[in-house]
Amino acid sequence: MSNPVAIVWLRRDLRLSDHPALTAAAQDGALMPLFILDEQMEALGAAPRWRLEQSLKSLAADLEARGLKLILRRGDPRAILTALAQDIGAVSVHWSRLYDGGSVARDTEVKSALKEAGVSAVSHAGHVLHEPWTVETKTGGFYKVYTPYWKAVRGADVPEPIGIPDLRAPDTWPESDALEAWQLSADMDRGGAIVATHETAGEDTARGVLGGFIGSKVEDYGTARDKLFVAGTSTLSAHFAWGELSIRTAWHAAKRKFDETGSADVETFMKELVWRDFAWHLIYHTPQIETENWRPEWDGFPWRGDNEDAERWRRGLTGEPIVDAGMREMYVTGRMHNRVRMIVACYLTKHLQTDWRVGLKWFEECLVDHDPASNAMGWQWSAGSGPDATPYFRVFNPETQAEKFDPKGIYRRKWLDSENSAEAASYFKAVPRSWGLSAAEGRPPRMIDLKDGRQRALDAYQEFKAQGQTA
Ligand SMILES: Cc1cc2nc3c(=O)[nH]c(=O)nc-3n(C[C@H](O)[C@H](O)[C@H](O)COP(=O)(O)OP(=O)(O)OC[C@H]3O[C@@H](n4cnc5c(N)ncnc54)[C@H](O)[C@@H]3O)c2cc1C
Repeated sequence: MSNPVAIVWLRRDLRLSDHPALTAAAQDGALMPLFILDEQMEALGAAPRWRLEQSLKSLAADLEARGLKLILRRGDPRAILTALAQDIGAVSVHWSRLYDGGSVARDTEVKSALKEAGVSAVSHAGHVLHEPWTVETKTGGFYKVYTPYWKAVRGADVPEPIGIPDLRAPDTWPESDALEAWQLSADMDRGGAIVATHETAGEDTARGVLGGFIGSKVEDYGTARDKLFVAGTSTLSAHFAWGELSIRTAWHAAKRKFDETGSADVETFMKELVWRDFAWHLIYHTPQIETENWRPEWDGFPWRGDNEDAERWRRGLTGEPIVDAGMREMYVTGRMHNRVRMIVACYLTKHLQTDWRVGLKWFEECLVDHDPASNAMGWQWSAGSGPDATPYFRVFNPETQAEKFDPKGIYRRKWLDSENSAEAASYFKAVPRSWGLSAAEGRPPRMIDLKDGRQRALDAYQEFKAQGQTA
């Protein structure tokens, strides 16, 4: 009799260890790892698609080293999973739960299609520390403010990470697409080669980065995390976004360190991990956070739609040094420092009074760590339209922020001084030729006076309130 086979359908969980869905499939039989390039994955921006390709390559190599393959298919997961499960006589299909509206709707349909076809379909935890429905306020609702959320979960149990299970290969393998044929890197054009010098994907890399960070850097995290001129943060976000590292593994590594040292810096890091969970908590309970003002009273606010100023913002040509430095950092590395994300988002939504969705879309296109929950929460927080958001009238002054967090201008020079900084020069090699940018042109003048921009934002807000709006 041939081996029973179980499918693990992989999405944002491209790893082998601490993977409850993969472990359950491996316990049911020989393991058939499957990744489907479905509508949602096809809709990702250029940098996330590029990053996904790197992650899939790495996972395929890790599986191959254990005598297994990663099967790749493109299309509708319902049709692919039911046909494949029936063709190979799979005993079960397993996957890790995701919590955004699109994923919940898709997975619900897949589950019922598989059940109808008589195939056991089981979803598992693993993407977050606490699933969104397990953390409730005293009155049984969900949390809208971070601090009470943190207080509710800080002492709550998080399952210990599990190792890589014994993996057995099926007797035969079904057909698979070739990863290169998907051309996931195509839209990066010449930028891909440059981002590649800043970004290494894969589970082994992720575990190494975590080990290095918890080993020493975390001890300064509380202060270093806001200094733009040092590498003071963990840089784990893309590994979490693609699930190369489980958040539970990171939590327990930090918790062990905290138990040993009692360090406030370590606790600050643990709080940041919980911000990621909070974003998934919010997107689950209010899926419209991705597309609608989270506070509906903001619907009448006179945001400008996409516009020429926003295009200058995207291209790092506003003339506001810290803003342009951040936008260029993102284009070259696929990442941006968290403090600078807040500064550029505030500048776009307040000084340029542009709709936060314009910025969200651009981040979606450029970030290798793009994550629908954290991105939506970050944008709505910055714009003032979100839960637990910074009030609209609190307008970050980019100049003051730069003086405070980059007092010697090291970060700004790194990303703007193309004569003396290789990173700054590489921006011109990364951007599309059609933008017609050249380092020789020098820096553009400020396109908006900071005081004027601030005043315009405050006037718009006052007028909006005077019209009886309650935002
Ligand atoms: C406008 C805006 C958009 C953002 N978009 C994304 C996004 O698409 N993907 C993404 O992963 N993060 C996003 N963030 C959050 C944050 O900027 C990044 O998680 C952080 O910069 C990643 O760097 P790190 O891994 O070195 O973080 P560290 O400081 O080392 O923090 C450790 C981990 O905690 C989590 N974390 C830290 N800060 C936040 C936060 N503010 N919100 C949610 N989780 C957090 C991340 O998983 C991070 O990897 C956004 C923030 C803003 C203001």
